[in-house]
Amino acid sequence: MPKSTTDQRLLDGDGRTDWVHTDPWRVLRIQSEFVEGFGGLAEVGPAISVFGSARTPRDHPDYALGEAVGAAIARAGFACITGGGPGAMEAANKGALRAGGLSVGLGIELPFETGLNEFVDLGVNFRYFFVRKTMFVKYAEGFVVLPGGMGTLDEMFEALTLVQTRKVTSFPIVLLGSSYWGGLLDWLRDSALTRGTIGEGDLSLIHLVDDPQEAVDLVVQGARHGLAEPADTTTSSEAM
Ligand SMILES: C/C(=C\CNc1ncnc2c1ncn2[C@@H]1O[C@H](COP(=O)(O)O)[C@@H](O)[C@H]1O)CO
Repeated sequence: MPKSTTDQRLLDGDGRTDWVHTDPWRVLRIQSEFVEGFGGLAEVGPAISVFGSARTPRDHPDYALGEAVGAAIARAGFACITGGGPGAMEAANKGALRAGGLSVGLGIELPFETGLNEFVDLGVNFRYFFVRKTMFVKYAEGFVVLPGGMGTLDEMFEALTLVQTRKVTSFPIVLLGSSYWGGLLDWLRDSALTRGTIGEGDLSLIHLVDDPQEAVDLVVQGARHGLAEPADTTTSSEAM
């Protein structure tokens, strides 16, 4: 017979805490984060995710662009999902909220805490970037990408990879601002395509526009689920 029972080992604390920092325990935290995210966002309805620089100042034209995108998303009857942070995220949330739409912020725990911006009316906070990124794709019909840096590029290229590899289907990715994004598209065409690291068809996965309404129209036209039908969760969850 074992010297102690499982119940005893569970209930008799031995004072050690190192297990809290082990990977198996982290798996449970990751799992709970997925559960919280899925639960919090399940009833958001059709939505568009908007990305862009956390550093866009409020008086910069890109901020106005973000507000216009958020407003256009709300007018189209979609929820606007952002990273819930400052800059372009705040701008899109503000535009959506002021236009009467649902303004969603998926916050991320960072060493320098910024918190959710004041224009988020449904907020979910995440510890793990990869869990949060799943939510941006799973609960959106497409992405609108404002000028941004590393984080924005990461979010955009993750979506492009998912579409390129057909992990998600009918998922429009629209870059807003040709003066900012034009150079990247030139590089993709002149270097990546010429070297053969991407295919001709891959370039057509990216739309480039300057008009916020046009950006939203492109996502709405290519939407996976449509507004009339309830979301078909099979397609998106199978992709994850
Ligand atoms: C840099 C500053 C604050 C950072 N706060 C953020 N809050 C929420 N989400 C963020 C934050 N920073 C990056 N992100 C995510 O990446 C994208 C923006 O990154 P970029 O490098 O600024 O382009 C954005 O879409 C978020 O999802 C201090 O102001």
